[in-house]
Amino acid sequence: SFVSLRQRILSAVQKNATRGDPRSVIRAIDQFCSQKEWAMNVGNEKGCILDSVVSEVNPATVLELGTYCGYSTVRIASLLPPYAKFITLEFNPDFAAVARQVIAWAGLEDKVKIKPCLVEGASSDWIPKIKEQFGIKTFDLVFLDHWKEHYLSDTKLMEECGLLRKGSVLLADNVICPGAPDYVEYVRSSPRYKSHYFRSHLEYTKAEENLWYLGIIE
Ligand SMILES: O=c1[nH]cnc2c(O)cc(-c3ccc(F)cc3)cc12
Ligand SMILES: [Mg+2]
Repeated sequence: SFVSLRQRILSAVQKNATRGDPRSVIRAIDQFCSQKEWAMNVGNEKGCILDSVVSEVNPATVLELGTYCGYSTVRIASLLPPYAKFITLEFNPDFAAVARQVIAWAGLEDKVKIKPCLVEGASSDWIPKIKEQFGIKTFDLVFLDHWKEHYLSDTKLMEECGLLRKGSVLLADNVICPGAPDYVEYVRSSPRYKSHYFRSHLEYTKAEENLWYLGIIE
């Protein structure tokens, strides 16, 4: 029967990565996606930028919007201190099911709270509930990697829900490809944010891409 791409990614992890070794999980996915089939993981080039931002912020609370197969979830979780709270939201139940297994293979499942959002507009359902459901006041770091159409509305929603504070850092993937021009326009023109971008490439390709870094200053 048909085996989906996400299942082939999971099989590549189970075949080539060592249980309990997050770096080997990352390497297995990157090898599969650069040698066999492209997939929308953040990839190693942008992943190194993500790692440097996570290490610099050293966050106690992290929100990831868009889990997909758990590649960036594993990258981020493996750099967090044990007391950190890390929530990753995934709209698609099939992606969430694979991500759980990838995260479990990496041996991180005790650190990462996956909350699959099973309904359309799911992040907008979950963001208002995060404070009460997870006992989180504000996020030190948010990684936006779900759907470009929701970057701006979800950022505004996080502001309205008081989930962001002075010093919170937002890092957004794909502001060029596929592109989130309304989001870039909003954050560039807002006095609330200090923003800059890291030049990079679309995962596993030579196409131009940026990671957009936002520091909240007021
Ligand atoms: O939809 C996406 N969500 C999160 N990340 C993405 C990502 O890194 C890349 C792409 C993408 C880029 C080019 C293309 F031809 C087709 C899909 C989509 C997403
Ligand atoms: Mg992406």
